[in-house]
Amino acid sequence: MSHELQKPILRWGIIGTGLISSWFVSDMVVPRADATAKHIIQAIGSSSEEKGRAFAQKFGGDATPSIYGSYDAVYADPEVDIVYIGIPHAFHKDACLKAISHRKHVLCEKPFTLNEQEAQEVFDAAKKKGVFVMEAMWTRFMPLTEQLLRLVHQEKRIGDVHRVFCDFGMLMDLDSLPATSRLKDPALGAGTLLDIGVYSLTWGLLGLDEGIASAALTPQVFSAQSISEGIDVTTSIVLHYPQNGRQGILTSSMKAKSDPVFARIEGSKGTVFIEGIAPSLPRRFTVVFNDAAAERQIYDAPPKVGKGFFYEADAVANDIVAGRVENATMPWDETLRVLALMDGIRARGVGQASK
Ligand SMILES: NC(=O)C1=CN([C@@H]2O[C@H](COP(=O)(O)OP(=O)(O)OC[C@H]3O[C@@H](n4cnc5c(N)ncnc54)[C@H](OP(=O)(O)O)[C@@H]3O)[C@@H](O)[C@H]2O)C=CC1
Ligand SMILES: O=C1OC[C@@H](O)[C@H](O)[C@H]1O
Repeated sequence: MSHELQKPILRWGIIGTGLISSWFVSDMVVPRADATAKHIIQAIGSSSEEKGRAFAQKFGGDATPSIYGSYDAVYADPEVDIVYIGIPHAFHKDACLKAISHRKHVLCEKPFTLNEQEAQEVFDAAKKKGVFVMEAMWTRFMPLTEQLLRLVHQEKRIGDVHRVFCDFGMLMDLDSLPATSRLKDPALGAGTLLDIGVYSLTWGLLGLDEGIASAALTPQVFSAQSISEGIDVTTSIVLHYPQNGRQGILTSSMKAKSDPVFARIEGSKGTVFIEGIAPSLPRRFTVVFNDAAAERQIYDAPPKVGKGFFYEADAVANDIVAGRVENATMPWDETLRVLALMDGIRARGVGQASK
């Protein structure tokens, strides 16, 4: 990592050339006047060099990355500062461990790993090597999310929070997907909870409790999953905080598409409605007060460029330049907490019917 006019420069090695890597890289290569860091796409690792070259041509803008027909070559490249992992969940742990063993910093897509135990292994390795590691929970880094949480928890604009609802539904025809799809193959970590339910759960946790990681309250969790062909096609979670009576109703499904207004946070004085293309991409929220005379407030905050992946990338660069190994918005303990909750939900599986 180096500096240019006080801005940290981060050289990224990209692992995998699928959908998410295309979104991430497309955002990274757009110039931004107010960027707090400079991001260089230094290397691309793919299952084939040809695929890597086509990817760079299509999404890499003016970047001239080294193209490798393997991931190992990216980990070994001395010009790479940080590895971005954009491959199916089941391979996250190994990719993280390999990158860390080469003393690379790591930004790894969500879900960080398949379970809490795998994540702990990765964080232990990162601690030993003294490298930065973070789960790429980009939604938490969007200005809209930060503004919304400030309004709810600090300013208490809707009074005391009572409930949070969030749904992430993507209508998918499982039969039309090849057996090898990461969205269908249980061996690749398929299922709605790990893929999209993680966002519903995240909105629930953030909306119901100001604290994260070790500062968070521990909720009781009730859940049910509908399993088909070995994966959860629908998951419903109820979080109940016995400490204050708050509840979250958080769902994910591949049987229905969620409404653009995908979440709401209810308080004693009003409700916040959150909307966007999906719970991962919030674009606007509206505060509606119980007092009918009070005018509703609309906050529009689409990202300045692309989809908004640069917010998390800038945060990562600023942590690394400051010598930090974890990020305060998505610290290791928060990743572990979310994974532990999802472990419990998956262990409970179909759930228990009430007597
Ligand atoms: N933050 C967000 O909004 C999003 C995050 N994600 C996360 O990113 C990760 C990847 O998802 P996505 O990009 O949609 O997946 P894709 O299937 O589109 O791409 C995954 C890429 O991983 C590589 N790969 C390595 N092994 C396999 C394998 N056995 N099967 C399939 N691909 C393999 C391939 O790249 P190559 O051939 O080049 O090596 C492939 O193109 C997931 O963990 C997902 O949860 C996904 C979408 C959005
Ligand atoms: O994180 C995600 O959000 C968008 C979806 O397209 C994708 O499947 C999921 O991984």
